Amino acid sequence: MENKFEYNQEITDKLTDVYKEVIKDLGEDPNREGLLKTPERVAKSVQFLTQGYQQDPDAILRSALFQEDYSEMVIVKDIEVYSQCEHHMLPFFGKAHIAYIPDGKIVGLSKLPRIVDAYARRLQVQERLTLEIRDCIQRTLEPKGVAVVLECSHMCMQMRGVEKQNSSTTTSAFKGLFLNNDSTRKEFINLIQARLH
Ligand SMILES: Nc1nc2c(ncn2[C@@H]2O[C@H](COP(=O)(O)OP(=O)(O)OP(=O)(O)O)[C@@H](O)[C@H]2O)c(=O)[nH]1
Ligand SMILES: [Zn+2]
Repeated sequence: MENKFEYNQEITDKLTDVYKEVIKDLGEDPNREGLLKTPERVAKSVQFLTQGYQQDPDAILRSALFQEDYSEMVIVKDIEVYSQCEHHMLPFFGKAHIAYIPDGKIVGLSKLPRIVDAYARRLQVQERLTLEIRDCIQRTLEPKGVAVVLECSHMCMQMRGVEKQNSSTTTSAFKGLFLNNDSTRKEFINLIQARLH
């Protein structure tokens, strides 16, 4: 699966005009050298950062499902997350930790970070992002349990607003054994906190 992203020329043109106006409204000169290409760059950048709308996370997971008897916990942790809040369209970013307990099916490991990106590259709130990742894994893999934990810093709380530069937000979503079995959930929490190397 390649990472190539194709910009939509019509949307690029439309947004380029919009950002030219934004720059003017901010009191800057869109015709000065350093800013000449900026509206087009921003037009492309926002398309890149919201490309998740064109992706189908269920299909991403379904593209690499394998039958396997392994029935212990699988954890992929410290997955970088870059998203933007739907309220201010400012970045929030941090780490995702994902675990599941297979029930006959495992998934290609790289597909978990891929669905994180597919949901993160939209206008989001951290809570919904967490639930969407969990529910996608539940639907497609039908595992015995799923756990998703996100730890993120929100630029809208750091650069502006309440201006709390060191705050971070943790969200979690559990299903199946992670929800119903305390020791499974504890094992997961211990493993994502552990530094094995
Ligand atoms: N629950 C949740 N809230 C978020 C997220 N990202 C941003 N927010 C919050 O969304 C809220 C929007 O509140 P408003 O009062 O409408 O916006 P605002 O006046 O800009 O608020 P301040 O950020 O407090 O200045 C703020 O409290 C943000 O901190 C998120 O991922 N989840
Ligand atoms: Zn915000």
